[in-house]
Amino acid sequence: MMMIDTEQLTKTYNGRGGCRGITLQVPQGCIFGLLGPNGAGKSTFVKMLAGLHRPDSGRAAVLGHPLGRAEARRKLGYLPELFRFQDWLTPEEVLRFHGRLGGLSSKDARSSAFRSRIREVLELVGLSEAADRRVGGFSKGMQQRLGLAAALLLEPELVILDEPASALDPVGRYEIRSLLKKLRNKGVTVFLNTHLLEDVEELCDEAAFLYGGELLAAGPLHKLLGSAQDGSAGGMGWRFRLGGWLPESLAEVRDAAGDELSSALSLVESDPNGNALLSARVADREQAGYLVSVFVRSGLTLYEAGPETNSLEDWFIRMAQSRQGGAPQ
Ligand SMILES: Nc1ncnc2c1ncn2[C@@H]1O[C@H](COP(=O)(O)OP(=O)(O)OP(=O)(O)O)[C@@H](O)[C@H]1O
Repeated sequence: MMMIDTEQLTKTYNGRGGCRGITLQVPQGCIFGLLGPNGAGKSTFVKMLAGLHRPDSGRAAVLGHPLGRAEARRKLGYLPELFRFQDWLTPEEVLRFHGRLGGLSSKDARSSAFRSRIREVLELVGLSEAADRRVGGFSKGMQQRLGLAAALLLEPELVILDEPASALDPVGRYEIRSLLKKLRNKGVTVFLNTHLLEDVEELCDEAAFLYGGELLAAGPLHKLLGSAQDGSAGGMGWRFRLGGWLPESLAEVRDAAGDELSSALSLVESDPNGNALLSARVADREQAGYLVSVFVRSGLTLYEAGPETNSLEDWFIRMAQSRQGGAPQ
């Protein structure tokens, strides 16, 4: 069963903004990253999944149930993007309140079993020491940890986290990353809306990219990164490490490469000892092989040649540029 399954899901604000026609599947047990620049429609999409926004059109199922059903809500943990707990409550009180919101009876919310669950979850997010303090005195990072504790409190099968680490310091982010990996190991599905690309790169099995309210790409992360290399997003980047380089070499190899490839070649760096690093955007491997023959014929020594490794940041920028109509770099 897909944990999230949407078809043509649309929600706009009086016909503007929001997101349109989103068809997306999130399999069980993965960490799924939702990416996109500011205003792409990510929070709108997440709020529909969490039952906070009603779609204008389209269809969606969360945990196998249509949106907003109580059966799904019980197994869903949600951390909203901007939230604030009542200043005068302690974390324990906040969590007990969340237990009640999640459907626990007043008696169950006061039971010793639930009290120990509260302590467990506070420990999980690193807030044990602050369990008796008032939330009003919490830093932004502590508030965010408490939000995460609330999302995990009722042992959800699916957690939807809207920017869970935006206020955390590097140690906090590391801890939350470890926590999310542990959740995945337990079979929990994590749907993550985040701007932190290094988190996505380290954590996510799959990702989707929204832009201007539309879904531009979705799938396993390695495939998405690979697709930026297969020529569909403006060719493949290759790098060549060369020896015997002279100041006039660039003009020579450009000349020898011919019209089609001369402008694809650029010098990344060179030193007075004749070492140089060149990059080229080529259509396919054959063109890269042809450039190797050009370098050798020009009397250069080839030390290394290979495709540029694609970071998620490159991919993100290329996706956004391709949509803006700008030439992919
Ligand atoms: N309540 C609202 N009323 C009117 N327009 C809205 C509202 N919420 C969002 N929008 C618009 O819908 C579009 C998508 O916004 P949304 O917050 O979903 O994007 P996002 O990808 O989550 O952005 P960010 O990364 O900045 O949080 C934007 O153009 C935004 O201005």
